[in-house]
Amino acid sequence: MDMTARMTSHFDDAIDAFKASSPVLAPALAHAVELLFGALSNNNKILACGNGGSAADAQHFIAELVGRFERDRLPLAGIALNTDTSILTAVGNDYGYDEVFSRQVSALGQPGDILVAISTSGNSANVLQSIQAAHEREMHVIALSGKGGGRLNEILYETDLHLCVPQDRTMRIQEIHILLLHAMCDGIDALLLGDAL
Ligand SMILES: O=C(CO)[C@@H](O)[C@H](O)[C@H](O)[C@H](O)COP(=O)(O)O
Ligand SMILES: [Zn+2]
Repeated sequence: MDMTARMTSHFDDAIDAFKASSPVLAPALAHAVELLFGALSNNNKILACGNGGSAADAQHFIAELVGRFERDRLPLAGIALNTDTSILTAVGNDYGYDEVFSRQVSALGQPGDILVAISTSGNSANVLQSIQAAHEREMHVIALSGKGGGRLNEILYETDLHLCVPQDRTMRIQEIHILLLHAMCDGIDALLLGDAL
């Protein structure tokens, strides 16, 4: 096997995937920035969750809100729901893994808060349940998915946003999810601080 050719194919495949995603996702992404900025301006907060690589993405995004993205600014309110091992193990042990995020949404969510729910398949039960809990709390949901969106298509409200990457490979979907989350940070900063970089 020519390993360099295999590695090169990842770049080529990713370039195609990013190009195909731009026209499909950019309008909804702009809408997501408006939703996030509106909530943060109104003293609401952002909750985020996902499993595996998407857990890393959720906490990466929230770190850039609470800390900073590219420029200094005030801290923004966000909590990643996949980071507290005591909550995850206690809720997972006592109630089941499907409830590890939904129970935190029920505990922390307020009307007007936003849940950023990340699942490449759109089928992870704990992410789906977190969305149902968010709806009960009168929160908006911004869902990031791929592979056609799976069961997210059945449970999201019309007022929610679904950013479904038009790809079937988990790794490519995750790579584009990171772009979406960074672009949201950039959009929020542009609204807060102006366009200049
Ligand atoms: O990062 C990867 C694969 O690239 C994995 O850790 C992956 O995130 C895990 O298998 C997740 O459990 C997949 O869940 P989901 O994206 O379908 O909701
Ligand atoms: Zn991964």
